[in-house]
Amino acid sequence: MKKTIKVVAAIIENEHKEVLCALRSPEMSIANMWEFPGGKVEKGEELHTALEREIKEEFSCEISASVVFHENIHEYDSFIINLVAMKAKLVKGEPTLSEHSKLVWLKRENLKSLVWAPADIPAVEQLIEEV
Ligand SMILES: Nc1nc2c([nH]c(=O)n2[C@H]2C[C@H](O)[C@@H](COP(=O)(O)OP(=O)(O)OP(=O)(O)O)O2)c(=O)[nH]1
Repeated sequence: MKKTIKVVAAIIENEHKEVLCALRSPEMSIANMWEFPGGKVEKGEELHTALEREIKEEFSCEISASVVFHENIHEYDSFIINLVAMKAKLVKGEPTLSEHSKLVWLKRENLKSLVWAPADIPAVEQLIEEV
């Protein structure tokens, strides 16, 4: 039976109404695809705590997570992901690359120009439709 993992991802918008997108590196799982920064939720961990922790670990900045924006269950070949996308605000520092290949801030209307991790596509579509 496939394992289900719970992943929380941040939709961080800047003052120009651009959203932060991260490119997974060739060494990572779901390689060379774009995602919202985040990571796996640990057992018993609150969603916002997990998200703030992951962003600090991977991008060396501090965010404050707010509401759940979208939740999706997607089946990959080797696992099932329960992806929870939350709105978040940058509160300290600037996102810095470590494991990922690239970071870009994009206007919503340009989000579709990236090759997204398949689990993220419904959240991307909802974000584009959001007024
Ligand atoms: N952080 C994040 N992960 C996502 C998104 N969409 C998506 O399919 N994923 C997948 C990629 C990874 O397999 C998993 C997140 O785990 P992780 O960020 O801790 O990644 P990881 O490379 O450390 O995981 P692993 O290869 O060690 O298993 O969820 C997303 O928008 N954000």
